[in-house]
Amino acid sequence: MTVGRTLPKAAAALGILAFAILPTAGLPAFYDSFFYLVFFWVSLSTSWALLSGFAGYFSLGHAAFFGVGMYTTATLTTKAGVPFLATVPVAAAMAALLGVGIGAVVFRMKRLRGELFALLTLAVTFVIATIILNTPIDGGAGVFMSAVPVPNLMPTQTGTIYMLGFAMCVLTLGIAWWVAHSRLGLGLFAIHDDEDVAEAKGVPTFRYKLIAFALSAGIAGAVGGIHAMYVGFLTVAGTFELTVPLYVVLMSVLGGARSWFGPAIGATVITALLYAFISGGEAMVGRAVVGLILVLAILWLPDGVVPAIQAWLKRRRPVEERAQAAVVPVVPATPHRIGTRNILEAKGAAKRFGGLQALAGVDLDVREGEILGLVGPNGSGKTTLINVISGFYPLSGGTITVDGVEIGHLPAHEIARRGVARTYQIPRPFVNMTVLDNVSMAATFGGSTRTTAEIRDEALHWIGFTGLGGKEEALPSELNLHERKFLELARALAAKPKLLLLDEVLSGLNPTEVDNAIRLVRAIRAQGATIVFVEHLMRAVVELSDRVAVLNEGKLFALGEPREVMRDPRVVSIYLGKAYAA
Ligand SMILES: Nc1ncnc2c1ncn2[C@@H]1O[C@H](COP(=O)(O)OP(=O)(O)OP(=O)(O)O)[C@@H](O)[C@H]1O
Repeated sequence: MTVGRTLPKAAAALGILAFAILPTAGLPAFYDSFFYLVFFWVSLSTSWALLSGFAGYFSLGHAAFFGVGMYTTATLTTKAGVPFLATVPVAAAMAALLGVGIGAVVFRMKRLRGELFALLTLAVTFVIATIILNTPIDGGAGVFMSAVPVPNLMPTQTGTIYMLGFAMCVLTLGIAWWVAHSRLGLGLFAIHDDEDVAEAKGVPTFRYKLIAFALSAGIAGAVGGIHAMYVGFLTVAGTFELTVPLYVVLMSVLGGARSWFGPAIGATVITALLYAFISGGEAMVGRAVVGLILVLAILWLPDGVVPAIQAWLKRRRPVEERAQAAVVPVVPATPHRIGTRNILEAKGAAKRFGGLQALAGVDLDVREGEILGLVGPNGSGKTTLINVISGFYPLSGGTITVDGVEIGHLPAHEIARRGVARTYQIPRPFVNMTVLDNVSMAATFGGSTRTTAEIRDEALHWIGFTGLGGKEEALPSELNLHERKFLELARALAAKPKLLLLDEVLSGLNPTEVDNAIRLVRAIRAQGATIVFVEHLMRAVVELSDRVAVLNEGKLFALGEPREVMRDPRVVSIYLGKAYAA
């Protein structure tokens, strides 16, 4: 293990030890209380970021989960006599259950992303607050917990609460670190940038969002359970107030909501500042200062303090330490064999959008190793066919099989796992990920299980293969259209697909870039992939395709050898117009 890795671990272990023995140092209770509040906000803002920062599902309902945790502990300890510590896991489970319940309904609806999700979570908070207020759980009088015994974990009561808050904080940061460095985290970051593309790359988006929601809500519930003991007297107004979601959002945004450690930094800075001003009797000034800092941070460091520092450190790293793609020469077209096995079979494939029949029963076979050009006039159903094969839309009728497996009604991530990769007409990279991360992500979810090192090598290989060597650390916004199209290709290739669907990969490229792209597609096929490509550029269609399928009004209109099909007067009349026919 290198010194560079050992040092932060040793520092973290020392820090944990120092904070763990602090309550035994005999400091005034004031310090216990101050540190407890720091731990409290660190845990709460980090738990918020697990769903809202990582996956981009911005929630304003964190008070609901936190409040459910508080009232679970208050009810169980005061009304059922359950020992306080035993109630904390129950508080976590209740809040997690609530999160999963909301997610199970909301995450199925595409229209409930973005601001609608935020409003919905806020509405849930009001509903829960109203229920608790109007039932014996609270009943309007509030709940006193002063008679509930605090376990003697530390010499003082405040020390015990400190220790519980600290343990929760360490656990929360541990979970956030694990998520951020796991397959789950990678999937959530991809969902944040483009959920549909994440699904098409093999991320089980629904399941991942539910897990993130359960973790986020569960931690908030446990924090609430401990906090109930800290405050000693619960009221609905005090528990479900807007301050909780507002502060967690601000703290996470200041520190960096997409970083596992960012919210902790934001929470520590803001809590310390507020506490300092409150101790000095200037609470209002404190709020104003915090507000000003946030405005400045949003203006100058929109991604938060921690990501800004990380980006700065990355830029300072010597070039030789950065990832470098192997320069892989583009393989010249080699004589290829088209197998006898059908990789793709569509039988009566139909897709209806309301009253519009976009695909009206398409029958099509694509053989192993074949390049099939898919052409047709605008609106003839080419992209829709790609969309149903890749699972973006479910079929309305008929069947589609890939390598013998019926996939017409599978979710997109299952189809991706079965070896189907696609590119988009307008490139849709994950905008907050570097080129290397974009391709690594596709390699992680698309292909077979591989180690991190193998995935990285695989990604670097395809980056070099598509001519993007040197751009590994670039963000997609720093690439031109040509490079972004090739990034689409690199991502698709990293999944090692059996079937590659290319949607107008040449559109918008200049003639030299088109030549490059044609060479690249040939090289991809030389590696054994089967390719279906939608294209309007006839030169490329004729040069690349083994067969051409012409769609018209959602039906297969013609199929055959490229030059023959393109000379067919019926095709010319529907697709190319009289000028070409002449
Ligand atoms: N999500 C959708 N909702 C409603 N109609 C849609 C949807 N997607 C496609 N369509 C319609 O289905 C038909 C086929 O569209 P599609 O995009 O598949 O055509 P295309 O052949 O790819 O066209 P182009 O060459 O212009 O890309 C069009 O009439 C289109 O308006």
